[in-house]
Amino acid sequence: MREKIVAGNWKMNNDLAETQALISDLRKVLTNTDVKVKIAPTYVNLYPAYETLKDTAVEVVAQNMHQAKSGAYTGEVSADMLKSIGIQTVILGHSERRAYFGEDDALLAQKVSAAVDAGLNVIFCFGEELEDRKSDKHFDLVASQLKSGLFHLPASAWKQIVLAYEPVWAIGTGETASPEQAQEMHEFIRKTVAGQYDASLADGVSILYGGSVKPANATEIFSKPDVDGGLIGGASLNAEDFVAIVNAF
Ligand SMILES: O=C[C@H](O)COP(=O)(O)O
Repeated sequence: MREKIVAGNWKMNNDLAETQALISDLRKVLTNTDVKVKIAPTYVNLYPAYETLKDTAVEVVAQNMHQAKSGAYTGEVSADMLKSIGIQTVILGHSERRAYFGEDDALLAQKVSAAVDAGLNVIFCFGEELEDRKSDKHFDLVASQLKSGLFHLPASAWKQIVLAYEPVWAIGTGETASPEQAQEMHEFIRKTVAGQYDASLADGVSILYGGSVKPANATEIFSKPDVDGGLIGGASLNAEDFVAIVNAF
């Protein structure tokens, strides 16, 4: 049975005091125990967040990592470093990493392998640009991102993988994919994974939707059979909104 997951990607928001305040607010009100809740603060606040939440059901996850084990990579953080402070999951392939930091499919395949080999779980993000959808290339693009980023993995590694479909045109824009568009793409993703591996593996993979999920639209999006949760940006910075989205299941 695949997991229901709501993950908050805080991106480059919240200093230490703001991180602690938001965590404190979340702890008071997070009561839905059917859903796995994860939050991804910035690197500098990962350890304090982890320490505060380690005895709770809320998992603290990283937003990125470098593919090398260690070395002369100024400003970077390795999988082993994340593990050494208790982190078990990393987000990889976010469209902002792809667009602003030049992370291409080949690099992401290396990062995925490094994370999996280190024993980390991966929330792997992918999704089409508006132009891809307008020119009816969105299915091909998504299939290609899955193939390049993940299909080199053996089937046994997929217990460490969560997928996050995030159409780029819906991120931070207030324009969300319709529940039908999300379901159509999630079903396609599951079929594509089944085609590469098998139906039972694909059926066990959680596929999250990300892109302008808010309390007002979460229930309808999460009601779709192949949508197993959400990767939430803006709305995860507000405790009330994030909790409402968690409770939307
Ligand atoms: O990682 C989260 C996504 O980029 C979604 O962000 P958003 O909810 O602000 O659109």
